[in-house]
Amino acid sequence: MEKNIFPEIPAIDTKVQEETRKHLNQLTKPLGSLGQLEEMVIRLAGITSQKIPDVSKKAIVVMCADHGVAGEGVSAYPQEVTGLMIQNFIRGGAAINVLARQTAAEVCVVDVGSLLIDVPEGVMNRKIRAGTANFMNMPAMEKAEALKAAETGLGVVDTLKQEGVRLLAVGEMGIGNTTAGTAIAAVFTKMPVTELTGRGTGIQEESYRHKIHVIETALHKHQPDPGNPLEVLCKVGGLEIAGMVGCIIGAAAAQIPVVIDGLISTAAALIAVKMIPGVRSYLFASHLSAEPAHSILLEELGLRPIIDAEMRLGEASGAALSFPLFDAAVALSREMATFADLGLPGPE
Ligand SMILES: O=C(O)c1ccc[n+]([C@@H]2O[C@H](COP(=O)([O-])O)[C@@H](O)[C@H]2O)c1
Ligand SMILES: Cc1cc2nc[nH]c2cc1C
Repeated sequence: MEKNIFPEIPAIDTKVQEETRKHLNQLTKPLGSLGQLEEMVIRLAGITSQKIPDVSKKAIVVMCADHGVAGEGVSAYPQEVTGLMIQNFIRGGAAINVLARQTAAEVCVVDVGSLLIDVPEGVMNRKIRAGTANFMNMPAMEKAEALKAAETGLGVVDTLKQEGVRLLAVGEMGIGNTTAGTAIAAVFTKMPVTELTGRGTGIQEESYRHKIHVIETALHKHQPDPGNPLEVLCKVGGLEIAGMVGCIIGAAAAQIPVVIDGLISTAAALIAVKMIPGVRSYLFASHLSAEPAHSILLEELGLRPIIDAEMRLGEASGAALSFPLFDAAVALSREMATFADLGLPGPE
């Protein structure tokens, strides 16, 4: 019997959630007029058990790994870019660094499986293996490797929790990983691969057709069982996807709201929810990626993205971009006057 590495997920605090809903209805605005911002605060209150949720300290985890399937020519960029971007994250020159600085969030770069030999200082070097196997030919990784990557994610979140982090963005870097993310989407949605596959970093027609062929071949060969999310992760996933599964479950267990990003982090979120359904209540969808499978996965999770800016970068960039909206939603709840303050009766 395999040991269960995953923690229990606490239930959402519906009592505090109700108090927050009542409070929002007393504020000087027409009922429900702050739209999704109200829903955000109510959900945050339920997650944190705080009527005015504290999401002031924020962190962004960027899980990094390489993919054997990149050898099939399914990306517009060479595999070395994963390592080069890891170095860029540490130097502070990537998009995620800029967005993190805008919102004073810490960026936590974790290497769970890149091909990089000299992992720079500042990266959490948790390399499990140097890239996955090419899943067109064989399963991407062993069960023990996927579990180790997930355990790494749990550990990272544990450290962030000790630091007082109250809001977590989960993202990734890994050349070839839209092929993995799309394959995962195909397993769980049972939709045709042709309808789910996008152009990732920007591939041309020939590579695009080959990408579809690669995914179809892998699914035919490995027959991943959608009832067994760990098996799906091992057969067509990736080490950074497994790492994100651990982060997401770890954050939910610690009552930390988790903001997911594009296609790949959403595929990780779906695996986490398939493993432990209670995780779903802790998730926020930040943005809608241009990848076609993304909206389908979000629908599968019952999540509505906050931003639609046609982004397709990854790195948790969409999640970081949504952080100021979380601050705004909480500030409105905390600082707005009530009808009583104006000497007027409230609506309830
Ligand atoms: O987040 C997304 O939806 C997304 C869409 C397209 C590309 N990406 C990023 O680009 C890389 C994967 O693209 P590809 O074409 O190599 O499969 C990987 O590093 C991702 O972070 C990310
Ligand atoms: C340059 C570059 C940066 C990225 N960031 C996330 N995925 C990426 C893919 C490429 C190619």
